[in-house]
Amino acid sequence: MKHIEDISTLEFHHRQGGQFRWITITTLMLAIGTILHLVSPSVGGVTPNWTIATYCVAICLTKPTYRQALGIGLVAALINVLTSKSGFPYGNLISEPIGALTCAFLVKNLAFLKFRGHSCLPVLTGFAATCMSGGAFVTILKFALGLPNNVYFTGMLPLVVIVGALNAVVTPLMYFPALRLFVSRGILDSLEEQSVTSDHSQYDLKPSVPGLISIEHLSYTYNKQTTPVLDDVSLAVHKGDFLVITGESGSGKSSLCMAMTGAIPHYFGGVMKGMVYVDGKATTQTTISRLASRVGAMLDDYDSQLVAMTVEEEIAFSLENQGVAPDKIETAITEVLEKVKLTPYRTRQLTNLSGGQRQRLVIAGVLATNPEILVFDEPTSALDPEGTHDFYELVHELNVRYGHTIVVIEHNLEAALPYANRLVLLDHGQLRSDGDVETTLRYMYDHDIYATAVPKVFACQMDLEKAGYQFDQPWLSVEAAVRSLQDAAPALERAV
Ligand SMILES: Nc1ncnc2c1ncn2[C@@H]1O[C@H](COP(=O)(O)OP(=O)(O)OP(=O)(O)O)[C@@H](O)[C@H]1O
Repeated sequence: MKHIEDISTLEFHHRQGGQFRWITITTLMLAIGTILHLVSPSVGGVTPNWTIATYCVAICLTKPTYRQALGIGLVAALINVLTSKSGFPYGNLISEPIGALTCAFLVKNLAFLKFRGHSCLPVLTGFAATCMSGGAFVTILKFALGLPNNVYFTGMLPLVVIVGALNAVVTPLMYFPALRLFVSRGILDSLEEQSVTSDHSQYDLKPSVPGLISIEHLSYTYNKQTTPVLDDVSLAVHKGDFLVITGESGSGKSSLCMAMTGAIPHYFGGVMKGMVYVDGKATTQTTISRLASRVGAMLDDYDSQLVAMTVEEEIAFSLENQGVAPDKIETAITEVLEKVKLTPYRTRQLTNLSGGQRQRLVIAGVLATNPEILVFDEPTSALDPEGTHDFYELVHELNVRYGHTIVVIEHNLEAALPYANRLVLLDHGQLRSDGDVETTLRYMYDHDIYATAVPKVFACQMDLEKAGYQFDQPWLSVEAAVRSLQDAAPALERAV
């Protein structure tokens, strides 16, 4: 594992999309492999192992993770078991995953080997994966059928090496045309484009600041853009926080939110520098779906997150997606509906819900994955004052009663700040203030950055302080201002 001294120098380049290419390409290649396996004639009882050759091509082209390679090996094994004429084909269930993992290992570690500018991987993987897989298969066969040692050592193992040599020839013969075809059809990036897609699996990445989410020196530039929308942002979200992020439109708040969910860099293309850690794990070393079980997000156009016809179907959909057992779904639906106070609406059609109720339903769907951290992007932009108040009462309860850590992007600070313990100000992609609510509001007022969002009552206190009056308590609400004025009354009378 490589250690990184200065995380701000570590880059992650990614082109948008493409996370399912390995499935598309592997499916196509294994289909070709199966046809060749069924029709190819053998010469003297020897034929290339087309299944191995084709999944080696797919793995060399798409560079899947080890877990994905294991999946490829298991699918190849099933194909072999179903199409084999052998008396004992079940050894494939072990030998094919070994072959696919061998191939993935070589692709990860020997990609630098080139001959006259061409990758040596097809030759190497074709040979090594076939020898490893074939070796495992004949060893299982020897013990399963009780074959004598001389048959194993003088017949079976040499045959495996011969088939390995044949595959070292046929794999590159399929790899290079396949590469050209997939690139020309736009299914695969060209080699130049692939060379800029990063792989962080070899890095030892650990947060230097503890936190449920630790953002360290994060800079981010969207695909095809030249100016970063986040510029060296460092921020830690701690357990139990109710953190509000604010800033002018376009200051990078939603982008920061997307970085917490892993959509940046995994979904949006572009260049990310620095790192985001969730639960101590670098987001470049995990997947969006795994992050979703830790960080639940409600987007500003939350209606787009609804997919079903009725309230209970909507939550059941989220639960089924997580693989929750059918007998547990009913109870889980009851629990999340209780949490978001939608129990009386359980069988209601989505079209008969108000905007606020639909929003609660989206939150219920997010809660169904049981994430510890909840991220809300401009949640109240479409709500009236009463709906906004109800929303924050609900989120407050999720924070204090159910222990969820909350991150909210908000322009309406008057509504959100009574519940917040921290306020962060972003300006042109830079984090300008991170502190308790009073500290950041003072910063906004003093530096005239997004000062129009400072609650009126707090701005009034700032105006009075400017005029020379001092107050012990920050005026974060009208009630706090009244109490503070009552305390300060004697001093004010003397001053007037
Ligand atoms: N997918 C994208 N591709 C390219 N640029 C983008 C993309 N999404 C956002 N941007 C740009 O990134 C910058 C920051 O946008 P972002 O949405 O993060 O800001 P914001 O503070 O949340 O704004 P708002 O309050 O208006 O939602 C903006 O200049 C925006 O145009």
